[in-house]
Amino acid sequence: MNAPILVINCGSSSIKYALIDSDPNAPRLAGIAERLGSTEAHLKGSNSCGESFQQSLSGADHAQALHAIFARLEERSPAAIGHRVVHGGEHFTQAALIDASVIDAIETTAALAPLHNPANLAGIAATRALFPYLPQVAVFDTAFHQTLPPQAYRYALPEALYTQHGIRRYGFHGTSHAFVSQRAGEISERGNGGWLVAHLGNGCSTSAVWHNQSLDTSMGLTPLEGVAMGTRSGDVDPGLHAHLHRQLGWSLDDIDRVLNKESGLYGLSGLTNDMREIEAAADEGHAGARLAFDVFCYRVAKSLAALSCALPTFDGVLLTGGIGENSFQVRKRVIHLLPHFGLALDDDKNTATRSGREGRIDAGNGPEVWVIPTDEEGRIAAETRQCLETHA
Ligand SMILES: Nc1ncnc2c1ncn2[C@@H]1O[C@H](COP(=O)(O)OP(=O)(O)O)[C@@H](O)[C@H]1O
Ligand SMILES: CC(=O)OP(=O)(O)O
Ligand SMILES: [Mg+2]
Repeated sequence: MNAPILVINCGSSSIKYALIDSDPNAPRLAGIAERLGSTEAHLKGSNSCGESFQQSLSGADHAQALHAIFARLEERSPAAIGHRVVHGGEHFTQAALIDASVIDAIETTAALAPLHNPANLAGIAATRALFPYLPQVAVFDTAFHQTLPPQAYRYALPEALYTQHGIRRYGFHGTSHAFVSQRAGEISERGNGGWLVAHLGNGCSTSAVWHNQSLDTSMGLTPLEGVAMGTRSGDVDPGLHAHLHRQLGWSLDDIDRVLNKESGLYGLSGLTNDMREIEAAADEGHAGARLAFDVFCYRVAKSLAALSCALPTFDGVLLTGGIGENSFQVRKRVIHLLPHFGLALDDDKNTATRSGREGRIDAGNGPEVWVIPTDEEGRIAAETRQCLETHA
């Protein structure tokens, strides 16, 4: 199958897309429709000559945005559409060809990811209505982490909450953790050993991957658990919710909003969720930005140290996502906080590695440290192809 795959990552107010050839190194048509449903809705991306474009989609909904995206595919018909679906629960250990029963299963799981799955389902419904002749595949963030053992995925809660209500740790960003750790197996002499992975983007998570199997990860039932993120708190005392409700009279919606959208780098700094701006403000002496940087790095290092318990052998650390790929300052601080693991950076290599460059940045006499640009879209396209071949 040589025709390209259209990858769709549908959020509540945005749709990211990429048209990906069977040759993974061929240029991609890619972009994002943002602020859907508002007068500022627009589509921006790049064409096959690498030129960027921006077009207003004022007032457009998801279906109208998908039409505009299709019009930007330069008449190259995709063989199929691969959808990112954030939560697959325990039902999906790999990508699934979408039919009514798969949609039912994703709907059942939506209660566990109320911020993500409904948007993913809306994207699937819109593309199925618009392009009923195209096969569609769901690729789940949770699938790669289905190899976690019970000691890592169970919460210390009454059993019935797990058996009757599916309350357990699932983990997310699986396509990224899978891509990066598989790539490490190809480029490191240590092969598919034991890697601690930090995916640091807007959402951030860590994982322990051994021989291409995820053994533990920082996110849990929802993508709120774990390290601090752009606007998400990550771990807080589980008693916090009751305290905020009883003492401040906050509703569940208030608590959910604050922990998901007003915390993390943004909440600590009072400025921004963008690490570039945090670093610039911290350099100028802004106390909140300095604190946000310190908390962010400390929590990532602490999470990696904790996850090392899951690895039978330890070969090194892999950093990815917008922050992991670009911020030499975050990498320097995180690795500096892990001296007991024998980790040390080569400062020159660390400073020089950014803007999508892959490279090894450790000092060379201990466990390895790699920066590996993630490719969630490429991995979704590859899994979509694989799924179609299985069903052919
Ligand atoms: N040069 C840079 N230095 C520091 N942080 C950066 C740099 N470039 C991007 N980032 C950060 O990467 C984060 C976004 O990561 P990304 O992986 O693109 O997010 P998403 O999860 O939306 O895909 C933002 O916090 C942004 O500030
Ligand atoms: C699951 C999750 O956190 O996704 P994102 O990083 O895209 O917000
Ligand atoms: Mg990303």
